[in-house]
Amino acid sequence: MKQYKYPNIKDWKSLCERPLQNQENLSEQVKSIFDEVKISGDKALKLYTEKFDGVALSSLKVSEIEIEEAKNLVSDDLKSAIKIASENIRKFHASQQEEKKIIETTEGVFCWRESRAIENIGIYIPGGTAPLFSTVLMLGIPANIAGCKNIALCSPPDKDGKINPAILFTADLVGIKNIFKVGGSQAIAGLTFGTETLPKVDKIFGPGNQYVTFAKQLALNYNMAIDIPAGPSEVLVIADESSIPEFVASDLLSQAEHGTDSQVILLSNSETIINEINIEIERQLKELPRHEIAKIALQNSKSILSNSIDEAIDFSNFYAPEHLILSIENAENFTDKITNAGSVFLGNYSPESAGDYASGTNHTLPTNGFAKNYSGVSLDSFVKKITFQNITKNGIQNIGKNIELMAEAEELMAHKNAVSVRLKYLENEN
Ligand SMILES: NC(=O)c1ccc[n+]([C@@H]2O[C@H](COP(=O)([O-])OP(=O)(O)OC[C@H]3O[C@@H](n4cnc5c(N)ncnc54)[C@H](O)[C@@H]3O)[C@@H](O)[C@H]2O)c1
Ligand SMILES: N[C@H](CO)Cc1c[nH]c[nH+]1
Ligand SMILES: [Zn+2]
Repeated sequence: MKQYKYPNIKDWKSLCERPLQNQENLSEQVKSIFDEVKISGDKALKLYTEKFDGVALSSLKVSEIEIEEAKNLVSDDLKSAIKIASENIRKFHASQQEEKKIIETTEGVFCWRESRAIENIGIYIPGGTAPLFSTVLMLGIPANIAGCKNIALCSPPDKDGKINPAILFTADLVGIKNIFKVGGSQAIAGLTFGTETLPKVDKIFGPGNQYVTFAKQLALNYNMAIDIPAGPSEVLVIADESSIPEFVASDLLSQAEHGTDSQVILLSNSETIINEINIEIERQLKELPRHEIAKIALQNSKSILSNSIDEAIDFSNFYAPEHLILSIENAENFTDKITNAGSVFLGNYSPESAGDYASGTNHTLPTNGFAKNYSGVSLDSFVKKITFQNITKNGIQNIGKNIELMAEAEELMAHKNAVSVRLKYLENEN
């Protein structure tokens, strides 16, 4: 990690840049994948799967036999861990259901909102560098609670043309039957346009690498809705003298191991702690199977010495990290100061990987500074909220005059008239 003294505000923007690939190449490539998939459907999906995933597929859809076989390949211990995590995720997301609240804004004027599930959704499960079956829980469970009817799951196949068994087991656990062996931006294009095999959906969910994330943003141009830009993982840790270097180093490495384009940031008001954490990183790195990936991610990463914890929080709010860990004394006292972050972990015993798997919160979170204007995935992401109003005779008499005045001021006389005819009718009735 490169080391910095607390920067002058004019340097914050450049310090907060994420390790993006050449945006021009990326966008050109993804756009041409979209064009091809739009024209050639399955044929293009198969060609890109051969090119990027190294496997020629005869069928894109996972068969029922494959799902049954996969269930036997997952150990009982892992099955039970997935089930325990799924209960916590279910509890937390079920608590996000809203009661219908009817508000009488003026006497006789009743307004409320009701949620309706988005019927046809596509969920993307990353599988390029690691088979993220935990993401199936993070998207499948809230989709179930919301009542989404048709769920299509896409994930890249391995070199043998198979989807990881744990992904198939977890999909089966949450009731997802339509599973397709297609990844990357071609999967997003397939769900956007629909092909002979893939359904066209109303909204696409799920994290992914830069290709997937750019593709989701491109899909917006084709009347598609997306959850959030949830790209390469990142974590920012704020540490003080009370933090345990071994713990902090493990948290930083947990996100660095996701991909070479991940980024981790450490801020501390103690130079001693920064040095100790760096020593720990070097020690733990050697023991990681994915050390080559993490090592490259660490080259994109920074440690910053601040003068105070408040200063560190100011910088973090500007950076808007996907994950923020407050590894500081009395971390709960600082939560009000956090204005931009996807998900926050407090104290020494809240590792980020708890949120990745099992605490209950969603791990599909905004990256690349999007925590400034997006929330992570939640139950709300899977529903539309429809507003209702029921206005009584008394109600229209109470607000009618105001509406007439406002409509007239906007020179929209038909609007005014829609109220006037009713007020006149009621006058005659009395
Ligand atoms: N923000 C979040 O909520 C969140 C959650 C989980 C994971 N993630 C991130 O998701 C990402 C998963 O990435 P991944 O790569 O492991 O899996 P992935 O499934 O997102 O991407 C793999 C696919 O990328 C495509 N691809 C690879 N190289 C390409 C190229 N040169 N040109 C065009 N397409 C190409 C291929 O089609 C391949 O199937 C990681 O960066 C991880 O940090 C983010
Ligand atoms: N940390 C990732 C989100 O950035 C989610 C994840 C899934 N599995 C492990 N980690
Ligand atoms: Zn993770």
